[in-house]
Amino acid sequence: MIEGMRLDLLKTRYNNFDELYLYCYYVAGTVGLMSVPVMGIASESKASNETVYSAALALGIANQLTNIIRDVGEDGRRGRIYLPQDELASAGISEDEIFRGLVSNKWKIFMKNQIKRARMYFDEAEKGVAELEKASRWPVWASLLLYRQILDVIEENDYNNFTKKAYVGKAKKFASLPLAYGRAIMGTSKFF
Ligand SMILES: CC(C)=CCC/C(C)=C/CC/C(C)=C/CC/C(C)=C/COP(=O)(O)OP(=O)(O)O
Repeated sequence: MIEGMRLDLLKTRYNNFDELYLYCYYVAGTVGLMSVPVMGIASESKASNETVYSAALALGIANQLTNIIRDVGEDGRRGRIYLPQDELASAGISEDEIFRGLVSNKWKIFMKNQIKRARMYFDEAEKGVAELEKASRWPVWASLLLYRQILDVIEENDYNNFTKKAYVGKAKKFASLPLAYGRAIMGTSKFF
């Protein structure tokens, strides 16, 4: 984690997703991994340790990717671009467009792909929640569902993450709690 913070002080661009992934691993994946022994694996869980730790790591990555997608405008104003340079180049998006906050069609398509990838990590994380100690499941579900909704809000904002901060309102937040509770007690049944 300290290595990640050190990196963030020096590095303002990421050449590709591998480099970005490593940064996310340092600053957020490690938090997920450290949370597992604190939260505890359920004694009745039949999953391997590897499965649970992979899910926890995935939640850290998903959260950090979501953060990066949400904060593109704010980071740009500080001269920082976390999005992978090679992917920006193949989408034909210049740094200048990012600094100007241009919500073009190519930006929307590019964002759709970034959102899709973040959601894949949330999906991966979901597989591990049921393996945690009972008392840990609800808060993890709640944070997962709330953070994941930021991606929905970016879509609702028509991919303007430059000047509109994707914010999940209080009503939506409260509405997510029973859902999180349901998932925590039922596992990932299709009813919740
Ligand atoms: C799923 C299983 C099996 C376990 C759960 C494991 C957990 C709790 C994972 C979550 C890890 C986590 C909370 C990572 C932090 C990621 C993150 C988005 C940090 C944001 O930090 P800042 O950059 O300070 O946020 P702001 O930009 O909002 O200030």
